[in-house]
Amino acid sequence: MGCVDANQLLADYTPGDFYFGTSRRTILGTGARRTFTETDVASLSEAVPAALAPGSLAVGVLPFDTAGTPGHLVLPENVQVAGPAAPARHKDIGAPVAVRAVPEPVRHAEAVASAIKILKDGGLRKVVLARALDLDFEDEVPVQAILHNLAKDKAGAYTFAAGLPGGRTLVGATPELLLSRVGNQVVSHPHAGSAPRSADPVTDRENAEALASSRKDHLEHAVLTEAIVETLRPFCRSLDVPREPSLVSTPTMWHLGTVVTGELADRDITALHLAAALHPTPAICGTPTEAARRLVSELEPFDRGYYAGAVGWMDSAGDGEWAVSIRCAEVAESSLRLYAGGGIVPASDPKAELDETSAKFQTLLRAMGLEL
Ligand SMILES: C=C(O[C@H]1C=CC=C(C(=O)O)[C@@H]1O)C(=O)O
Repeated sequence: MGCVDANQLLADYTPGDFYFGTSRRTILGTGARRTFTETDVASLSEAVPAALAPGSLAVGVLPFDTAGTPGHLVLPENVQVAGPAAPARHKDIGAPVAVRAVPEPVRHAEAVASAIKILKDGGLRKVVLARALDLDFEDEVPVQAILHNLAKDKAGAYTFAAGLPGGRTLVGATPELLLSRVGNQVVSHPHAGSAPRSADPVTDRENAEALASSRKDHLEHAVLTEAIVETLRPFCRSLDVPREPSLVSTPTMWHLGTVVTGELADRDITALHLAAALHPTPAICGTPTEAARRLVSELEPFDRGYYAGAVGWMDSAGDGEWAVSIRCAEVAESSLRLYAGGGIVPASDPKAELDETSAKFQTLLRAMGLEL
């Protein structure tokens, strides 16, 4: 591992590499000495730590559907780590030649309405439904420029680009920390409950205040925090969970977030083990997990792939950072699929949920300089 200039690491990134940037550090992993495709907690916990030489890192992504889609965790040939990147200028990205919503917006609203009916009939407390936007470009999608602009915008706390099977790339900037571990200290920062930012400061403040006092959003959030705490509790000697969520923001969204911190009882439990145990949380799937997962596959007309999975790294000591892979797009040559979802509870409204996904698309659309 060498220490270099973070902006240089961002400039050096090419598709296929692994890039992970936060307000504290920038990681660039290139090449692959070995790739892990298993996703179950038991295999990951055995295979990955055993393969990590002292001082080395494993990086990559876990899919949403860990039973149906392979993981893509890599031991890079070369890893460089630097401080935070702060690129100066926006890079230009050409306009797409075609844009398709998957499903059509009206169909997404109908799926949300069906979900609300099922939730009201009982059995499920929450489900997260997503939709996609497919963009075709004349030439290869400039992943480097999108990544650069996400980092420039500070579009999310975790800016990432990760190589996927088949030469594809997942690129995005998520606000949400699934799990970090440093020594015996663990942190999770679940996000649920959303409102759009506004360029008008008065409207922006009103949106934030409405979110802070929304019973529906607090319920959506409570279901998530409860699940995180329930999963982490058996691993932790102590857990600190604020009684109320806080308002957190990105340049495009307001959210409710809760910083959960804990002290691990057993230092052998790695960051990857904990991330895999937490996934899929009710921020991206629902509660109860299995029923929500089934409803997602019934109501969404696509495979989520690596959207709503996890992206991050772990070192040979078991420390690491895993973010929830939202506010992202999957790139394949000259096409790109952008994803956005939202948590549905009985009090949700289909039109508001549709608007929420449109607002969430803005993270990537802004980075591409597109107004859709
Ligand atoms: C599932 C997404 O967002 C999650 C994270 C924050 C707020 C959310 C919400 O309010 O629904 C979602 O749980 C997404 O951006 O695709």
